[in-house]
Amino acid sequence: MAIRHYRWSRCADLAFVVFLLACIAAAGAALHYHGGRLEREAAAARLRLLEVDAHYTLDHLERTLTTVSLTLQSLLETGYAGHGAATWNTLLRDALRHAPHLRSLSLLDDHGTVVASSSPANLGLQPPLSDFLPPGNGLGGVLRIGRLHAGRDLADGRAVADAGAAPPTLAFVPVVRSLGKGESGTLGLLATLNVDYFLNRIGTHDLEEGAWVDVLRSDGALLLSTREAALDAATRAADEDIAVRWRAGDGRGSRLETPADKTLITTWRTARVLPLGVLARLDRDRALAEARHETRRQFFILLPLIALAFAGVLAGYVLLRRNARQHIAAQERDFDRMDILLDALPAAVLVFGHDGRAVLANDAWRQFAAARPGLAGRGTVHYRDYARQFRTEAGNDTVAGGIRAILHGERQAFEGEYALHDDATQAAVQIIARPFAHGGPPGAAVLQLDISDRRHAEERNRLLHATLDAAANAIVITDAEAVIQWANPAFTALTGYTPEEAVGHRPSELVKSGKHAPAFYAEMWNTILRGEVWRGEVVNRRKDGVLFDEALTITPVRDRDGRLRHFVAVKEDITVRKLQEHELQRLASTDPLTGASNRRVFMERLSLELARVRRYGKQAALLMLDLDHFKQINDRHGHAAGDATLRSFTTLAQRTLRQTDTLGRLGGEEFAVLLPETDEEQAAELAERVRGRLAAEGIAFGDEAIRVTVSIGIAQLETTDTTPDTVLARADEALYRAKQGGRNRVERTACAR
Ligand SMILES: Nc1nc2c(ncn2[C@@H]2O[C@H](COP(=O)(O)OP(=O)(O)OP(=O)(O)O)[C@@H](O)[C@H]2O)c(=O)[nH]1
Repeated sequence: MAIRHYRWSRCADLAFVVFLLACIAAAGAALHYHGGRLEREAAAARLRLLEVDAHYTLDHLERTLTTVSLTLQSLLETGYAGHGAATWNTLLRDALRHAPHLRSLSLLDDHGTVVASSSPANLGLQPPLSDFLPPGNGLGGVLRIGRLHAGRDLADGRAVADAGAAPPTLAFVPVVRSLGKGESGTLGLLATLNVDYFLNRIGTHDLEEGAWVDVLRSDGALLLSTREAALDAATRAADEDIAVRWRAGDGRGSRLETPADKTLITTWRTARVLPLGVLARLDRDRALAEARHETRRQFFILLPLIALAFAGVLAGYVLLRRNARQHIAAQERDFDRMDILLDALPAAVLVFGHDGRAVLANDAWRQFAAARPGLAGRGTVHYRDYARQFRTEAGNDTVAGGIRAILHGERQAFEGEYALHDDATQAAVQIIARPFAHGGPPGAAVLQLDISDRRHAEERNRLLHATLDAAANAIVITDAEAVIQWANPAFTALTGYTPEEAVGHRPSELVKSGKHAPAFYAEMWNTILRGEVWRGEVVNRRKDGVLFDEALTITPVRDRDGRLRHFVAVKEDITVRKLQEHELQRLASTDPLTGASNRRVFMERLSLELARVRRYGKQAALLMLDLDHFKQINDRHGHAAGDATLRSFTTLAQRTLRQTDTLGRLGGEEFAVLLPETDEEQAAELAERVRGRLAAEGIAFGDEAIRVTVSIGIAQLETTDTTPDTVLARADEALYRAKQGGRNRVERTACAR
């Protein structure tokens, strides 16, 4: 079965893995960003503190050196003129007592030789002043700063040439100030700055952990440093670079330095007046150690939580996937069962997925598709290809439109009957489409039934219907209980009842005339219940009460099991024909002038009655009647009066006789009466009554009253009579005697007397 199940695809798994990895990456990026932010914030904070360190150190240095400068200037200005070397020594010692930041104070003569000093060991020394900064020999009274020296004082000190070397444990920096009175005769004061004092002062302000401060002259020479170790070459190069920037006027700044394998946060600022600057550094890794520790701590707290969340998501996905797999397996089992079921169906079944492509089809559909060039050989059939196979009659929905409406959820059902395009067999199909949802998005299930046979049957039925409707004979179909189920228009024309009025009723309730004995109907029923056709003539009554004759044929109809299910009655209106027959019969059997039976009929009845008498021994009598002197009536009153007399006599006789008696005109003015079930006495009485009434009443002809009498002869029908003529002969003989006896008489046969 060509089928495309909705399954939990590998794409879903891949998408989930990608999603999970993306979530992990996002979580990692968030943690990384968070850690970076902590580091950046920590670095910024540490930089600010480092800047404060640099600022404090420089500020302290500037103040101290300004104080030193003022102290030296004050000593020079007050002690120059009047004091000798001894006084200067005392003066300088006193001054040193109040200056813990100084190691010694020495007075220099204009050759640069120490002539007085707070420290006797310095006397006579000639410290080199050429590399002091600012350069020159003290013109202008500016404090000039020498290099860092290792040692306690001038006597044992030696200059530290390498700015990056490890600072000596005991060190001083010489500074000098002159009075600014020219090169010759100029005095100067040289003070040695106590490096330890400065380091201690800087140290009292807590330096950042991992930070150190270098104080450099503007030429890059080291003045003091809080570090203990020598700088590496890269850091030294960085220092020189900063010194260059100082000299170029870049007085303050901060930057990250990456000498060797570490990163340093460096900030610097230069003094406003003095030729020196402070350079504070911090090992970034050490500075950020705490922040990194905090980041790690948070990471190790968050990591299990994130891992737990991902584990939960993964478990949920696996559960979902397992349920989906079970669902798909159940679906596939359903589909398998459906396959067997659908393949057994004679109707074509096709299921379109939500995308309009076929996902399921049965054998009947494949057979149908194999015979269609527009469908055969296609991998997956689209509903539009399928719909193109059918012709749409005007006013009908197209197959494509119906299926599309189902797929779009606009309709819940679609049905229609369609002819196939280019089909020589004129085949017709019924297409029924319903929404189909089986685990995936809704599709459309299409059932295609071949209704060609039904169409042909309907066509035949229509033709039969039209034939029955057009039939001249009334046709009625009843059920086995004779209840009318259908009647054609001719039935209405015949009975006056419309089909609507007739259906649900029995014919006996509508048209029964009461003219037939129950036995008649019983015989009819017996015949048709035996399954035989009944034919006969029936007198029925129309809706308006008028009787009519019909020739009726009732045909029983059996079902496939042989059970009587229906009766079909065909009725022909024979009223006119029956009237014509009656008239012909009447004309053939009666005398045209009087209406009495003619001689032939009378003789037949006489013959029949004689047979009854002979067979059953019953009694019957015959009267022979002849009007007296009838010729005279003709002669006197005319032939018309004679005819009127004959008619009036007939009427009088029939009025007088019984219903069962038969009056016949045998010829001329001669009549005969057959009296069944009558003995001679009764016959004589009747004859006498006729004779007496005629004699008494006479015949009225116009205004005239014609007197006329009748002579009557009576004969009894005997079992010994072999022919009617023998009876007639006896009656005639009695009549003759009545004539002979004077007319207007009744005579019996001779043997009876
Ligand atoms: N008007 C008329 N006359 C008829 C008809 N048939 C026979 N006749 C006449 O009836 C008359 C019969 O006369 P008759 O046989 O001589 O007998 P009658 O005159 O009745 O005399 P009796 O029988 O002897 O009493 C004849 O003149 C017939 O022409 C008929 O149909 N109409």
